[in-house]
Amino acid sequence: MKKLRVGIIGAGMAFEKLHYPAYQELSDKYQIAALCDADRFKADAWAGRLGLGPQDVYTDFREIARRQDLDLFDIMVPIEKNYEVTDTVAAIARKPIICEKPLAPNLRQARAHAELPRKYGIPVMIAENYRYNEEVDMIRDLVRTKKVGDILYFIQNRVVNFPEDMLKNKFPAREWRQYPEFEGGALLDTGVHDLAALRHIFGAVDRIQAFGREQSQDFAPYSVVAVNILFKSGVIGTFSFYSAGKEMQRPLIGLRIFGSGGMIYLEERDCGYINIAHNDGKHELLRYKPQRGYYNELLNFYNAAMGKEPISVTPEMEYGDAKMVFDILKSVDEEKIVEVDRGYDYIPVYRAGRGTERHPDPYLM
Ligand SMILES: NC(=O)C1=CN([C@@H]2O[C@H](COP(=O)(O)OP(=O)(O)OC[C@H]3O[C@@H](n4cnc5c(N)ncnc54)[C@H](OP(=O)(O)O)[C@@H]3O)[C@@H](O)[C@H]2O)C=CC1
Ligand SMILES: O=C1CO[C@H](CO)[C@@H](O)[C@@H]1O
Repeated sequence: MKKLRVGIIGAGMAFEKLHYPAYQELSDKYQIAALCDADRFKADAWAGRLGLGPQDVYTDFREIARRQDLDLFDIMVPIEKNYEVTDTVAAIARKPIICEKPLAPNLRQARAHAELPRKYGIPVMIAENYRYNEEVDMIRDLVRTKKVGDILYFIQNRVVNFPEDMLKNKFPAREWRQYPEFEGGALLDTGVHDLAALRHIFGAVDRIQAFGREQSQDFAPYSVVAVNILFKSGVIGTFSFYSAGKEMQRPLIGLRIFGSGGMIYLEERDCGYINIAHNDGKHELLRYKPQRGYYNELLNFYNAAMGKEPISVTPEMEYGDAKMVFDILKSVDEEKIVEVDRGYDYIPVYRAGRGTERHPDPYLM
């Protein structure tokens, strides 16, 4: 089996905890052949662990991008650099790229990122793992097959204790998250996952209206936002994102979807089962393996490189997820209802022009 030679750019927490274990699981398909991190000490430590020689270790991402013998690059840098680094690597290397979510720190760069596959003629995948997680796909199928009848509305509540997690060996410990140079802080960093999942399940969004509670801490402009959402399908729902505290009550509110024939309930991402409660009193439990997104996304990328399937999550698609975050901020700020997506269906560049689309770039408003 052909192994793809990967160049890693940014070897921090996301690489260590998420991508590296997935690469290990897919070691028959990928070989990490070179690595770059701005921190020389970190880069050298990884080189030792991966068995790379000094010639394969970089601190300047432009240099690793010049390597002719790499098949693709995996970019995991702080959010404020996601677009700029991806654009520069694409311009130099003209090779396929995986870039972590969210694709950019603001709307202008998100729009530019969505143009990169066309600009450079290369495949780009945004590693939005929630769109690759088993439970999200399963709920999407339950909704599509009308397992609980016609869907009327949902409630999604997400609580993250950023101030407490900041003091642990967790993602909020990173200073760039505590003093974000990207719009929305924790809402863009973490909330974007939930919005991506909701959009994966229910499709394009027509309009939103949001309120926020301002806070003085830097990691997010609002301690909580409460958002009313109208999907193009007619489904309505509420999404609340509280990044500065705790939800002590069990079971958690989680994601509760109400249909004409019953309910679908996911308590939290990692709980391992989806509850289906039918109106006639029957109950089903569907098991899933939590956190398979990282494995599934790398597998999708490999299969795409082998010409077996398309990339599922491209920047054009992820643009819609990030735009929704910026729309929420706009709605809070301007006290307005904000339109989100232009079209119904997401159509990636590789399918544009085949004649089936209602609009070639529905998310590019
Ligand atoms: N999908 C998911 O579940 C997750 C996704 N992420 C995403 O992954 C990305 C990285 O997050 P995370 O790993 O937690 O952050 P970290 O700060 O732990 O890691 C980022 C690394 O990139 C390095 N870096 C910064 N600038 C450059 C550059 N120009 N060239 C090369 N290396 C550079 C940093 O070095 P230095 O420290 O010296 O600046 C650091 O080692 C973010 O975009 C984030 O949104 C993160 C966690 C989970
Ligand atoms: O999933 C995630 C967990 O939270 C982190 C922030 O604290 C995010 O960066 C990340 O994408």
